[in-house]
Amino acid sequence: MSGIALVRKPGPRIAEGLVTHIEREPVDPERALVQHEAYVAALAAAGWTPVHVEPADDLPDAPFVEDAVVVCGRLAVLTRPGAPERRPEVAAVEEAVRGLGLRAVRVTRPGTLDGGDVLQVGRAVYVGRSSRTNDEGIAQLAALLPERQVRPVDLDGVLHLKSAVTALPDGTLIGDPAHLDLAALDLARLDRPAGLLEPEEESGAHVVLLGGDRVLMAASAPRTADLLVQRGLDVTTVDISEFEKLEGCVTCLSVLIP
Ligand SMILES: NC(=O)NCCC[C@H](N)C(=O)O
Repeated sequence: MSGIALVRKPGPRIAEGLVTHIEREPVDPERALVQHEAYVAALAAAGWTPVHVEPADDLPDAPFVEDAVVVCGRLAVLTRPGAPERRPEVAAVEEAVRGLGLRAVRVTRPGTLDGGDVLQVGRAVYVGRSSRTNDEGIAQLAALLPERQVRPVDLDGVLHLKSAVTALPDGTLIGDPAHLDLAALDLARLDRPAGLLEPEEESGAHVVLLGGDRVLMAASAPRTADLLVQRGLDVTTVDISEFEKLEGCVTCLSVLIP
């Protein structure tokens, strides 16, 4: 699998990004830029062509581009982020996805939706009911994706659904049950006998699917990376420490469009 990797460079004000569930720590903007370049290089090495959304130096959280758009086939759902200060991020992302020839639609008021709350696994689309994503946003997404099973999932103590759970190439979910409404994931009905694979580190729940058996993970989850190697996966790790200080993960720094 290969395609486009939508990304957005961090700007000089990245240290001012939002922090909700963790203590604020100093963020080094230059280090963030270097880490971002290595992240993009890892995607490119796996066959994904980077497309850079116009940087937005006055929008500190703009590099977390996943939150601004949900791509499903050739449809791009531009979100209405739950944090009002992040809403201006969406316009340039819309321009970028239109430039790629995707059909663009928008989540509208009073709906709110962050892309970090949307986990697509086969026909299922799990959507975190979070402080950023409301029921109206989930309902709008469901109406836009009539052929998919959109399933709300309640969260506890994490920013986004994908802060707590993602999926491996075979569809096995990897995540921390402490943060998730397991009943909503409906593991049995979705024929996942293994249930939920628990990561060794919190950031081990964040897996980007690069195609085939290849996955991208944060360097902060070495024991989970080993676990996945033992399961036969080809794991690449990248250091994204500056983004992790702002509750970012490997998943939220790109949108992969096959
Ligand atoms: N999808 C994601 O996990 N996004 C991370 C967003 C972090 C940003 N500091 C925020 O609070 O919105």
